[in-house]
Amino acid sequence: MASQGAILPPHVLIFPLPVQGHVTSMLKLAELLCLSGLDITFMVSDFSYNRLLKHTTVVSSFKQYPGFHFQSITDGLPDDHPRVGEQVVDTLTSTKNITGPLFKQMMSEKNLFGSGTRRPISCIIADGVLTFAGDFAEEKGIPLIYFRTISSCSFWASFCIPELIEAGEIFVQGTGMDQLVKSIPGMEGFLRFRDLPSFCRVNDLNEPKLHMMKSLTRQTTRAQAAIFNTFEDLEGSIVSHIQKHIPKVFTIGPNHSHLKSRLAEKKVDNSVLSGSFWAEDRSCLDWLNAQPSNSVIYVSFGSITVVTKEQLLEFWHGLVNSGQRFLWVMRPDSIVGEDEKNQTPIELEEGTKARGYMVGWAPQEEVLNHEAVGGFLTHSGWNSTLESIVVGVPMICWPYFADQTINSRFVSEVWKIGLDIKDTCDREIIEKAVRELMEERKDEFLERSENMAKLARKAVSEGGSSYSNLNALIDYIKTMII
Ligand SMILES: O=c1ccn([C@@H]2O[C@H](COP(=O)(O)OP(=O)(O)O[C@H]3O[C@H](CO)[C@@H](O)[C@H](O)[C@H]3O)[C@@H](O)[C@H]2O)c(=O)[nH]1
Repeated sequence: MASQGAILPPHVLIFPLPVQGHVTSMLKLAELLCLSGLDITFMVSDFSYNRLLKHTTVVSSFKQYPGFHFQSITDGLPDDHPRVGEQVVDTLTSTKNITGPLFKQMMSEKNLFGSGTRRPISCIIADGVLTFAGDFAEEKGIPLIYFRTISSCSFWASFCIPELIEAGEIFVQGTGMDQLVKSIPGMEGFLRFRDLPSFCRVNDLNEPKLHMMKSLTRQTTRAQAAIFNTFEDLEGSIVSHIQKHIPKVFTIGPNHSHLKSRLAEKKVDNSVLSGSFWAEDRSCLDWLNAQPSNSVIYVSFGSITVVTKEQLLEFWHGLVNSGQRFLWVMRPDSIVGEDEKNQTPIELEEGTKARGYMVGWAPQEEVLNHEAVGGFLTHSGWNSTLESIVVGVPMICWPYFADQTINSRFVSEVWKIGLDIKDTCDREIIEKAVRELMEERKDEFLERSENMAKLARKAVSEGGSSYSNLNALIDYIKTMII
């Protein structure tokens, strides 16, 4: 074992929160590390694993990496739990209360997953919201790196919650929405209370969600390092504030684009490997093939957002009335509330037949990369935002919750690559925004988005900031084995 130990690579345990947006980006991280020859155990919930098995080739495709292993564990929720909307927060609680103790037991039974051909775990890269993984790493003396799946701007704003409270800048009961926030260094002058991560919207300052967010964010400092799925030219100035509290920060993103670039460098097939929990309907690519360049607005609200029937109709009217072509992802579980069994208004059916296409789940990266797509109506989830940035597609942001409310402000006010229509859901506003993005200010938005896309691609190419930071991260992980 001692002589094997000298030649065996480091063994990294990667543990995402078991929801789509977290599993997606941490799978890309896992593949990036595998490409560099590290051994990986990817801890995934039974629920996620079964969805990946059913709807993707990820599980079989990862067999190309002999050092990669999936290990599944319960997320503590019954199979029929919806895991969408506000109820997704149950995943946080159940992983802490049920998965955490089981994980600890599993690790000791399996002797920290070492074997004759694999080292015991030399480092844990855990999702930053999994506090129990941090407790475990500390207890066993295993180096810990936290991976944050959200933007740095969102992380930094949440990190500053104590300062916001101290400065009286967390307004309660729906007041102060348009007050400018002054106590987040680097965000003075453009960030309103309305734009803070949605957990800051509370009825009183003792509300648990505010304090949960504060401690989840602050606990990142206990790790030896943190990884962010972002890049220097996008969020470098914000990251420099974070580095005052977490000295070792590796910005290696956009992960999905970085992976494509590294695979191409190794002359390996770099077509997109889906990590979706739903079956992709690829027929939308045929539909897109028949549409003119930059003419389609793609509409998708990610894996968690839910809308009421009323909101759905506002979007639908807005899109149809805009006269633009649209491709709309409507997840089967995304509509909530009473179904009044109303017939869909005839004008919507006709408008959709003429200019629209709907699917239950799309191959999003490929869709955004399609030349027919000229805009993205998004909920501003961080993966969707990065996927849009990399291919230079301007956005209309309709944030639903969490980090999305600040991401959308950065899209519109800082990077100026889209419009933010948060806290509204009105057909006229939607129609106006679609026309503005797709017609009236189209060239201006496309130009700025293309410039940002170039910077993103540069970051993940040889010599770019994320490229160099990933190399540094791998060297750092290698120092963790004795
Ligand atoms: O039809 C679809 C719709 C989505 N996606 C993919 O699903 C992922 C969705 O991720 P994201 O845009 O980040 O949204 P959520 O699923 O809502 O992600 C959760 O996790 C993110 C990362 O922490 C947070 O930024 C979000 O607020 C949180 O809701 C992306 O990779 C999309 O490409 C598809 O492949 N097909």
